[in-house]
Amino acid sequence: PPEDRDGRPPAEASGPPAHALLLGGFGRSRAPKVQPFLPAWLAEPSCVGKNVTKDLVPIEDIPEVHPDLQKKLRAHGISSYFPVQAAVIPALLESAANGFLVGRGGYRPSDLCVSAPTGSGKTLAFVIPVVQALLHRAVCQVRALVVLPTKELAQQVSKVFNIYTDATSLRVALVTGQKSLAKEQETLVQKTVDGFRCMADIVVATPGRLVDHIDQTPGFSLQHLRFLVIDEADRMIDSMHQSWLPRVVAAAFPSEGAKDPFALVQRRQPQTVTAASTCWPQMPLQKLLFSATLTQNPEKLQRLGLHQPRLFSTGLAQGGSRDADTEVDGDSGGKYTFPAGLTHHYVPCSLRSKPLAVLHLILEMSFSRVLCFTNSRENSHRLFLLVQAFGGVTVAEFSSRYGPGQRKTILKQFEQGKIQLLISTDATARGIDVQGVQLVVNYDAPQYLRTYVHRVGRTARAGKTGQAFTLLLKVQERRFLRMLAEGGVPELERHDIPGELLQPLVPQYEEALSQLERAIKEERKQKAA
Ligand SMILES: Nc1ncnc2c1ncn2[C@@H]1O[C@H](COP(=O)(O)OP(=O)(O)OP(=O)(O)O)[C@@H](O)[C@H]1O
Repeated sequence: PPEDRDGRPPAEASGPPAHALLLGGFGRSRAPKVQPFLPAWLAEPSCVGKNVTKDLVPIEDIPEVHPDLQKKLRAHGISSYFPVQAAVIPALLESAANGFLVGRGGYRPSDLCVSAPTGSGKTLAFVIPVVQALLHRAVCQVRALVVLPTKELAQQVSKVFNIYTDATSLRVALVTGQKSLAKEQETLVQKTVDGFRCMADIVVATPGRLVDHIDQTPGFSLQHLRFLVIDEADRMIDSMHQSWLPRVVAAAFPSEGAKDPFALVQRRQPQTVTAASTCWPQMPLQKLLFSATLTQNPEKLQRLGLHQPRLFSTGLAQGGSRDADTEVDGDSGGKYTFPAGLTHHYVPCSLRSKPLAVLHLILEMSFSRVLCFTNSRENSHRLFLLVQAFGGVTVAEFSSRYGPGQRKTILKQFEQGKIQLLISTDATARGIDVQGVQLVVNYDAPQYLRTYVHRVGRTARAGKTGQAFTLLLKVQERRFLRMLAEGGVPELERHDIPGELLQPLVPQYEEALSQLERAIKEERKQKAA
């Protein structure tokens, strides 16, 4: 064997023979990093431009989009497509170009996964092609189903569908549990003398309520489903324990006995593509996944049963960017792309000075729309009571302690600028599109990178600028900054708030603290009563 530079034989040459069993050597040796192996479709995505202010494509440059929809886009102040829209809309339109039956060349179209930053316009990237594909349908059937994790998000997406289906014969139904089951049933099916009539072409739903309708709504059929859109897909994969997806697939491809005898083209569960299988045209079910933090974990994605998937991505880099050491929210870490107009800061704080830091940021920097995240309902409520007692700031809280109706009103008032500071749990962290949020404050540092991406993504949307401040205790700094650096956060500026700047707020703050204690005691008494 070759010798090393000092002329000594290599270590193993003097060691025991290769077949001998070695005991010991249990010292702390670091196991070599295992580089994840990504399937080609994940490792080589179709790249999408990240800058929504530069990589714009004028509406007239994508003539495939129906003139009526182009007109609607313009009427809503949209003159150009954002990069993700310019990439995904033509791809989706092409896959639906042969009507509902088959994709290009007679093949079943690829499922699509789309990973693009918060506020980059992913909603219209699926709304436009889905509406266009259904524009000339003859009979009303549920042909598109959009599943989202929260009521607020579902409502927001159904609103966008309503805009683009307005003045067409297409109908959109929202099923989130906000209305009674019976009321929702009326928007889905109508009883007729000889059976049921479908009342919705596009259903926007949260998973729990969707399963309720699959189970309990007579005549609710997904046998004509052509598009299944899974928005906030990484979060929806986490909710798969509710097994909503197998239920949807089972309803879309019913067993022999449950099939609609009048359906022109009978559907079968897709199997291996063979020459014989392609001879028999049948309507495909195409899955479309969207997220700002799409998982790159092939095992997780596999649970969705994707068919020859295609990935559109602004930033999930090739295998190397995944750090196998970083467990993020139960998912392998990845690098994410952030909106170009977002500036990230962190503020070193003590536990006691955190509320003062929030007040300082609002009062001194005079932001008019600030979204502040905490890690629990209790923390949100305490901070809300404290700021309210301090005075001088119009403040509200948003959490599951309020019903859907109240939450809707709160968001509306916040959007209208009637609320200066909205204190929220992660209930508003994802997807919520509130115009004009200038500042996001992480009062409690988020535990996971994905949470950080979505929270700070409530500002700097659609090419605008915005700021994100994260308050960090000394003990949190190292781990948090490392997590962000590994996650691809561009540059985190340290923002120190000197004690003398906070000092003038202290007397009023002390008074607010004692008011807070009284308010909490009072609430406890009322609860006990
Ligand atoms: N082409 C466009 N031109 C101008 N504004 C647009 C365009 N497309 C979308 N927008 C606006 O950008 C905002 C953000 O869009 P959207 O909510 O779809 O983002 P998103 O990518 O889904 O974000 P998130 O990941 O946070 O859910 C919306 O207010 C939308 O109206």
